[in-house]
Amino acid sequence: MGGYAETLLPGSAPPAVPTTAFLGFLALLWIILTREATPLRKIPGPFLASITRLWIVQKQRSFQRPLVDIDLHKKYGPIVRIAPNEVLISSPQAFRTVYGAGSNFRKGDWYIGTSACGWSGDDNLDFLNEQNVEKYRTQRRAVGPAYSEASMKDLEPQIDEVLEKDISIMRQRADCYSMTSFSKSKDLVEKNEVDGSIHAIHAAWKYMHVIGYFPLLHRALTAVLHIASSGSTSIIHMINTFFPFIERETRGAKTTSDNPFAFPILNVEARFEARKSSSLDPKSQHVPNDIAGKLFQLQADKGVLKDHWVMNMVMTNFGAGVETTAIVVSTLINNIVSHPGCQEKVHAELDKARKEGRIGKIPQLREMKEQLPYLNACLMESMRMHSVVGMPLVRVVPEGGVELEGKWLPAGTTVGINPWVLCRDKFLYGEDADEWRPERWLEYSPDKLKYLGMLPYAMAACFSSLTSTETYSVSFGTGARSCPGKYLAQAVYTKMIPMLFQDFEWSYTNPEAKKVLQCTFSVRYMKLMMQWKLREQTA
Ligand code: HEM
Repeated sequence: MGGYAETLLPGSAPPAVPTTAFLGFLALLWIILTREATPLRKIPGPFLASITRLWIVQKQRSFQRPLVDIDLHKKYGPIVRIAPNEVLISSPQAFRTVYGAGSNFRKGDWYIGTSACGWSGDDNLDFLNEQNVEKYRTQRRAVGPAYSEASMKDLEPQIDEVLEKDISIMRQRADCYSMTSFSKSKDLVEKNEVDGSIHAIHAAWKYMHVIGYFPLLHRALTAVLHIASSGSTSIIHMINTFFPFIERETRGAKTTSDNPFAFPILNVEARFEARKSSSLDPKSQHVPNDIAGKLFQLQADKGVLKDHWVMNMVMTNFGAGVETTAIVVSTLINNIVSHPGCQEKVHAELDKARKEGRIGKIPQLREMKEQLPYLNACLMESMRMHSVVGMPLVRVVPEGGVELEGKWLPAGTTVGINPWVLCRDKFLYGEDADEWRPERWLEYSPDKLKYLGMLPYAMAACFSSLTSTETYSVSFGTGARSCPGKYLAQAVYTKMIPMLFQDFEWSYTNPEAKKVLQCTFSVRYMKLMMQWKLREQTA
């Protein structure tokens, strides 16, 4: 039997000792370099976070990011180091520096995880992760008019048509983005069908919200797939290939349709064909009154918009608009139902406004804000307490560095504020900022509302002389990179919400069921089951 000890030369140390010592030395060197050899060493935060980004990735994978960030600020204060090169901030002042008008903080590398990494062409249109500021400006200017507030007034009849139909079906036994995009509905409510869009978006975000912390890995995976599929890859395809657990998640979507985005793709292609086969000058053609039509018109008038930009923008209506709007509406219903007395007040306000002829059966745009102040206050409070985006909107400190929350951050540091944190800020919303209290929105002065960036339309007209430019409205992002679909989404849900309460009374299907939040960039309740019944007053 030749034992280990027998093979050692007299006086030599076991090899495990130098290996351990060497590894210990490397670990120490790593800690010194990542944690200490940077101005960020003075910023408080969990020890592990300061030496590896795996700490925040592991938190991210808990799907509880809003609550994680709220707790971090409670424990460490207004500035927290959450990775070797990333800090969270929380104060309104810091918010303005990073996101306010004129800010030159670019979007952080986390957004690379939401992109096709340039493999779909240099002049692709993909707003969420675009890093080229000039290209972004050109593209945003080109599509902007189709998404303006005025443009939504044109689209009002389309929204009315689909809402009227869907609500009447709900009355008998309960999709605006297809109608506003193409003047035709998928008729999902009528067919009592789920087309898989939300499921597919959800599954894609499960991947993207984690891979964003490893942009190089995402680039490598995308490159491999691009080569393997000779240029025809898509992010969803890539996800399914490399991450079978997500494939399982998307399988539900596949049984109803191979591609939940087939609807916008086929419809835009049909419009391209119609344009090609027509001998008319596109400028003089009758263009349908919908977003695709508006984009075609802009393309013909200005000549800047390319065909694939139109395609991507219309797909964005579905990819970025469907689940986000569903979250706004479902969390509002949840908040109203879970706060005793709230639904009764909403119903009373609606009945009064109807009786006095101040709102029609289908509310016009702005009517919710102007005629239903309590319901509107509930919506603002719901969007404050449950911001759709629950992760910090990460940006990068520009050349020259910056001082935030009294700490110096060098150029290249990733900084972000979580909307869930800002929306509970006591300086902005008072000592009861953590509580549901819709009445606060009725008490605030026009000055305060303007300061917060929440002045309703009607009041904005009367108080246009107010000079304050402060705005802390973060539900749709802010500054140059705010949401281009804001007016479209608002047009849909501010019409839909009064209709959902006018005729129906809402309750939980199972009042005992635990409500579980899940954040994958946007934050939703999992398995929140609500039911409705016809209200006696209107039956
Ligand atoms: C209730 C519905 C919606 C909410 C709450 C919402 C919220 C947001 C937020 C918070 C951002 C900023 C993200 C960031 O800074 O990283 C954003 C960006 C964006 N949203 Fe929306 N959104 C909604 C609907 C829509 C719709 C209907 C569209 C369709 C056009 C859309 C398209 C986009 C795009 C393309 C961006 C990226 C803009 C950029 O990076 O410059 N969103 N949205």
